[in-house]
Amino acid sequence: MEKPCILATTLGAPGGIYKCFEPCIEKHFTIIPYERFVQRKEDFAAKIQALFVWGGALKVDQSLLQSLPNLKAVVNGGVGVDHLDIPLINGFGVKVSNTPHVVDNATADIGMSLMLASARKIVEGHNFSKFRESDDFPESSLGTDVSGATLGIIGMVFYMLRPESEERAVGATYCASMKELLQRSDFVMVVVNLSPQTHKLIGAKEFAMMKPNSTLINISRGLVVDQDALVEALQKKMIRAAALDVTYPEPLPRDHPLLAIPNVIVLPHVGTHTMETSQIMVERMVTNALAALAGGQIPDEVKA
Ligand SMILES: O=C(O)[C@H](O)CO
Repeated sequence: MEKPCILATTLGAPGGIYKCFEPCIEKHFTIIPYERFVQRKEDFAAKIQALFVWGGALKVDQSLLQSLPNLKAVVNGGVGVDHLDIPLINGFGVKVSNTPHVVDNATADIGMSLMLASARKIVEGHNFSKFRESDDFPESSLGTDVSGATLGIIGMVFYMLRPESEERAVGATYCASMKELLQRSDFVMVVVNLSPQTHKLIGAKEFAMMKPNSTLINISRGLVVDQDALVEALQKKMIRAAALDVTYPEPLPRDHPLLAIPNVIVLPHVGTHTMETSQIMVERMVTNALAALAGGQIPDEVKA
């Protein structure tokens, strides 16, 4: 029997890190890469039943949706769906899914890596070993302690609504206000999803509440932090450092002021990028797509 067709982006395109997982998808589907689709829309449009998307690489807009009469699902890799207009997509009778929980551990690992790398100046140390012009350690190579420090997590609220025993088990306390969290924390880690409520949630007012020796770590979405305010806070030494997996735009232009500030680490949104997590993510996308095509309950359906 002929396999159903899916339209996929970034599998093999620049940054197409998921290319090695194509065989897992091809067991069930014929993949039409977006570039081929654009060249021969008339041959493929009616065949495509699902879109596989990672982040905002493919704009799922009115015109694309109108051009795919048999589309049943937009299957997102990753948990964040801020790049998808779900009411618009659902309006075409098309379901949306994501891959929650699959990404939790890898994203938490990148948050901890950023915290430790920033505190202990790992990037500077590496650059010193590799590129030094003199053997003298500059004073700026002194980091800050992580042991004994307070980590404030913005976005852990849902977990913290669980019983108090769970708070105690992880040694955490629920902060009733963001002000309290910002004032108490040595490291502030942002993990909320991007929504109209969290857009530029951390701005000038919030930086003014943070400790001068504190570090901002963002592993959620770039737009949760006001980047201009962050540049100013760092330049005025209102906070010690920033370590970011996410920015706007991504990647940052190489002449962006953030990249010129010492004590800033910027990664190109790689929180989920491990072989293991990516494999499970792609498998989960396949499961969601198969369920959508069969007209059954989609395990990870995201509703508007
Ligand atoms: O949303 C997620 O899960 C990650 O940021 C990957 O896009």
